[in-house]
Amino acid sequence: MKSIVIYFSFDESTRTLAEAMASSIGADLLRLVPTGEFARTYYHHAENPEQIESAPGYNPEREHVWGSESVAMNNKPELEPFNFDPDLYEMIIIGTPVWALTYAPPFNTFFEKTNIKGKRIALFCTHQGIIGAALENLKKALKGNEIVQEIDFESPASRMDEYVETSREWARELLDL
Ligand SMILES: Cc1cc2nc3c(=O)[nH]c(=O)nc-3n(C[C@H](O)[C@H](O)[C@H](O)COP(=O)(O)O)c2cc1C
Repeated sequence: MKSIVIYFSFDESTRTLAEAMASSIGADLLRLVPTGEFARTYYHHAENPEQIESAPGYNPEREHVWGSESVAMNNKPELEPFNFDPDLYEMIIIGTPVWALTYAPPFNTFFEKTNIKGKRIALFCTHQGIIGAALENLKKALKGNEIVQEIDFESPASRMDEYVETSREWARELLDL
């Protein structure tokens, strides 16, 4: 039986850790990719950070508010089509950035479209120091599964090398649980 790492990432920190975990244990990887309006902002931001930051009127606070509004509305952004059959996996690792004190909205869509039950699940999140209810809310959304482990990574951009190592080790230990 295989493992899979399922994640969403906006500024790529969660992606880096998800990829480190997957490569460490030979797991599949599934990235949730929003489409539509949500994605236009997402790609704009991710692909041209320097251009965006030097643009007149750029306001990082505003970007933050935008995402937080998206969470507050319980937004369910459309996702690019994905193939995911939970029955293929024994262990599922789920990773999200913390957004407005909870998990990022693409997981709202993902949980609506999938039915994960009776699985062993490990959770991780990345954040800037205020984790809020991100992991607790993931656990609620994943009721009916066994949450075997959880970990959070604070300020990942400034500690990435260390966290990549921690992630690889954490994933390996999961397989022994
Ligand atoms: C819209 C938005 C909301 C955020 N809300 C929080 C928050 O409530 N608490 C926190 O500690 N960090 C918050 N952050 C920071 C991210 O959780 C953090 O930078 C994370 O590591 C980003 O992961 P990524 O690089 O995979 O996108 C927020 C970031 C964004 C873009």
